[in-house]
Amino acid sequence: MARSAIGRLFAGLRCLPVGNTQLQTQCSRWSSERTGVEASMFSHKPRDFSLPNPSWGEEMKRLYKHYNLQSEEAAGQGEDGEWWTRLPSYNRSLKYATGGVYLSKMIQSKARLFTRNIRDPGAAFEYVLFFRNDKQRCLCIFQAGHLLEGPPGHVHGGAIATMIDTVTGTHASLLSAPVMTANLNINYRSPIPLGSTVLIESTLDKEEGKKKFISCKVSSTDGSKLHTEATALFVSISVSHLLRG
Ligand SMILES: CCCCCCCCCCCCCCCC(=O)SCCNC(=O)CCNC(=O)[C@H](O)C(C)(C)COP(=O)(O)OP(=O)(O)OC[C@H]1O[C@@H](n2cnc3c(N)ncnc32)[C@H](O)[C@@H]1OP(=O)(O)O
Repeated sequence: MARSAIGRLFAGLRCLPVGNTQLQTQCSRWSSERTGVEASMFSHKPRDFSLPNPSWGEEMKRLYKHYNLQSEEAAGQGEDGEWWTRLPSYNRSLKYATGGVYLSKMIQSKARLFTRNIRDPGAAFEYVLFFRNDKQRCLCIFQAGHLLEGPPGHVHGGAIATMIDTVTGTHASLLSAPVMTANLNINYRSPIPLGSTVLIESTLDKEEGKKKFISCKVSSTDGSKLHTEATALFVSISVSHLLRG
């Protein structure tokens, strides 16, 4: 029973990397907004948290439209240049990515992705992630809600770290899932006002065997202010690493 579940898990995870065109194909399927086709790999219709909701401010909506348009145009024209593809985002990523495989040791039934577990839209982490077709960069538009306060009127450093880990971790997962964060170094340069929208950009610096070195910066949407800089190391793991507990 356990072996069969693990086999299905591996099969599911093989859909995640973009070492070939598979993920891009999946992402095209996932982008139900673009195609009108629901994700064929999911047994249910999970909520995609990366789609616009009424809590999004003007800047969040403007940037979303900007990058999503590039994604649509590239898909429509089949061009060879640079483009961005939106990543869907679910609150139970591993379960949905494996087509509903339930491994009780890894996925408790009440477990939810940390950044996607608050029901009130706009209260905490509102974000949408895009990856560039060459997989060298990811870009996240992040609107920080009122529950993320640290210093008065500004975003908590732990919430910023969470978003950096999320963006760089997703980036590393695109290159070869599954991965875990081994190291995260952060320099906080200027505070982020609560409620504001910022850009989080990650860049693949180098790959060495199981290791992926990724750098990241958080800046104002007009690029005039650098809020945070970080470097991260991700190590590829086997699924048995997670089962060891
Ligand atoms: C499952 C996927 C689903 C995908 C769905 C995607 C959608 C959803 C996206 C959400 C995205 C959120 C992303 C959150 C990601 C986390 O937050 S993960 C949680 C926090 N991280 C942890 O708990 C990790 C705890 N640590 C560990 O488990 C183990 O130490 C590690 C990191 C896996 C490494 O262990 P290991 O595999 O035995 O590797 P090991 O042989 O010790 O070292 C391998 C290499 O890495 C180096 N290394 C290891 N650790 C370090 C370190 N700290 N510093 C420097 N070098 C190091 C070693 O020196 C070695 O180098 P080489 O000798 O090969 O040159």
